[in-house]
Amino acid sequence: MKIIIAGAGAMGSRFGLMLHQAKNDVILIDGWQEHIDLIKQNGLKANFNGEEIVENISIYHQNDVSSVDFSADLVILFTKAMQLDGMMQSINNMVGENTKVLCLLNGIGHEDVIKKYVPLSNIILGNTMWTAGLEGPGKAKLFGNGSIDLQNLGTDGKEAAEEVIEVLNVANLNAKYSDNILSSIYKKACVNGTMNGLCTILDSNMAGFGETDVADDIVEAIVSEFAAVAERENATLNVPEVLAQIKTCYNRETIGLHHPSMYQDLIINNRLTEIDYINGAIVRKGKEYGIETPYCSFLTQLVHAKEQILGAK
Ligand SMILES: NC(=O)C1=CN([C@@H]2O[C@H](COP(=O)(O)OP(=O)(O)OC[C@H]3O[C@@H](n4cnc5c(N)ncnc54)[C@H](OP(=O)(O)O)[C@@H]3O)[C@@H](O)[C@H]2O)C=CC1
Ligand SMILES: CC(C)(CO)C(=O)C(=O)O
Repeated sequence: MKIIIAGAGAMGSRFGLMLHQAKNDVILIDGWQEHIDLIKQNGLKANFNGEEIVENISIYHQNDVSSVDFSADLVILFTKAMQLDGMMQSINNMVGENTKVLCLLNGIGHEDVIKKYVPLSNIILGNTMWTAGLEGPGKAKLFGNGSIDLQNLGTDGKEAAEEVIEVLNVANLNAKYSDNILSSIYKKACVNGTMNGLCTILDSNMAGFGETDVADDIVEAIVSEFAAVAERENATLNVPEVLAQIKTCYNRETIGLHHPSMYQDLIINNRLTEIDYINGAIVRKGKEYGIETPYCSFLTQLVHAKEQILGAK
C-alpha cells in the first residue's frame, strides 16, 4: 500500500518504520527541518526494542510537498493536535478522491478539522495504545507493545477500514475494528486525561504515579468527569473497564516506565502541550452541557501555568 505518514515525530516514526518493514511504500512528511535533514542524510534511526536499526524512508518538509508525485492509498495523521489543520492544508493536493485518511492523534474532536478537507466516506477515526519517543532529531526510541482501534466515519467506508486493518496487522500493529469509535476515543482520552497531565505536573513516569496512595482517587474523579460528558455525546463509557485500562499503564514490565507524550513535549522539549484537546475539551464541553468539571479544569490550568513558567513554545 502507498502510505503517507503526516507528522513524523515519535509516533509517526514508529508507524512509518513498522509499515516500511512490512514492505509498504511509505513516505514521511513533517515540519521539523533538523529532523528531516538527518533522516535524509542517515536514514531513520531507531532503538527498536533494544536493537539499533536504520531504515531508509523518504521524508519531505510539509512546505515542499506540492511537487511530490505520490498518489497515496492511505494517509496516517500523527501531528500534534494544534498542528493538524496546518498539516491538512499542506498535504491537501496529495489526498486524492480514493485516499483514506486515518487519524490516530490523542484528544477529542479532530474529525471537525479533517472534515474540512476530506469527504466523510474517506475518513477513518482511531486511537492507539502504542507509545514512542524521540532520543533527538532523526532517532526514535521504540519499545513495548500496543494496539489500535478504528472505524470509518462515513456509513459506506467499512470495507476500506477493514483493508487498512489488514495492512496494519501485517506490520504487527495490532489493529481491530470498533463498532463505536467515539466511545473508544473517549476511553483513550481518559488514559491521556489522567496520565499525561498528572505525570507532567508530578514529574513522574506512569508507574511512579500509579504506585502512589492517591492515584486511584484522583483518577476516578477525572474519569467521572469524562464519563459524564461522553454520556451526553452518546459515547457511554464502561467506567470500571476504563479504570482497568488506566491501571495497565502502571505496569513496569510493559509501558509503566514511559513518560507520556505530554511530559516529553513540555518537560523534555519545552514545547506547548495538547492539554486543551484533552482535559480542556472536557471543560469546554462540560460548560456547554452544564456538567461540573473541577478536576479537568484544575489540571488544565496547572499545565498551562507550567507551560508559562517554563516558557514553552
Ligand atoms: N508519543 C507517544 O507515546 C504517543 C503519542 N500519541 C499522540 O500522537 C500524536 C503525535 O505525537 P508524537 O509522535 O509524540 O509527537 P512528536 O512531538 O514526537 O512529534 C510531533 C511533531 O512535533 C514537532 N517536534 C517534535 N519534537 C520536536 C522538537 N524537539 N523540536 C522541534 N519540533 C519538534 C515535529 O513537527 P513540527 O516541526 O512541524 O512542529 C513533529 O512532527 C499526538 O496527538 C500524541 O498525543 C498517541 C499515543 C502515544
Ligand atoms: C502512553 C499514553 C497511553 C499515556 O497516556 C499516551 O497516549 C501518551 O503518551 O500520550
